Amino acid sequence: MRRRLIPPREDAVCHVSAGRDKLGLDIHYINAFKGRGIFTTVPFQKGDFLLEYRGKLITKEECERRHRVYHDSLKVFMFEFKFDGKLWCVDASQEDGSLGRLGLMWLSLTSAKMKILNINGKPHLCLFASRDISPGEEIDYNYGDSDWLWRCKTETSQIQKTVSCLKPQPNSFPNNDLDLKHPEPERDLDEEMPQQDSEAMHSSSVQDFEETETSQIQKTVSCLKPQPNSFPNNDLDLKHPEPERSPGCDV
Ligand SMILES: C[S@@+](CC[C@H](N)C(=O)[O-])C[C@H]1O[C@@H](n2cnc3c(N)ncnc32)[C@H](O)[C@@H]1O
Repeated sequence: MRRRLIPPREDAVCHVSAGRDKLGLDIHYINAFKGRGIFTTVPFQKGDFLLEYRGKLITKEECERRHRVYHDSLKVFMFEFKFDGKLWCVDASQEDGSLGRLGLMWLSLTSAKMKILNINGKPHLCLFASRDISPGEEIDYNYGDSDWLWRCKTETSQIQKTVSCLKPQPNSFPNNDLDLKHPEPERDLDEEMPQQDSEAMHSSSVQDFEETETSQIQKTVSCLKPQPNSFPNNDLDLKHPEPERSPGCDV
């Protein structure tokens, strides 16, 4: 087994701070149903840091506002979670070439697990390998409890949880038709983060990270209407900007 040169948390901090993706991961287009996914090009060891689900960190209120104006195809990139007793969201709907936003979901037998790392008092959604991963494998993880229509279409052997995807819920799409384009974010988020308390301040060092498993993470989703345009960017892998990688962190 490969010996780690850098502990996983430290590796995560390094990549999060640099705002860059790790070497050894690549984007592949899978098919029209699943869209794109992330695949390994090198082996990873159980526990290794893989990538950050990067995007704009926004408050619950801003998240709700965006849900009202976003097209369904953008809503699927909004990752809601609880941190420091409050609800937050990482909005990764903007195509920015980062890998994290393209991870696929399974409910079981996943290769990765999402954790919330507290880095300098701010939450960062980081994926870690939940088992040893061979080159060429897909990075997938459990998004959390949500009713997505495509879950119903997914191979049932993979799905071990019954979901109520097909029952109409009238208020799920209040404003589907409002804006098919990506609206300009109204507020940016960093200013909205709470003042760091002393405990959070301590977390700037690797040892002091708070980690939360994302069993608490609820991804609010739009599952009740077929999403014919769920993959508006299927062709984007061809023109996908080269993701920024962080060789400085990858030793
Ligand atoms: C966060 S995006 C992942 C990236 C997306 N595949 C793409 O190409 O943009 C989430 C979307 O991926 C698709 N997806 C994720 N996991 C899936 C799965 N297990 N089966 C089918 N589609 C999946 C669904 O359309 C979902 O709305």
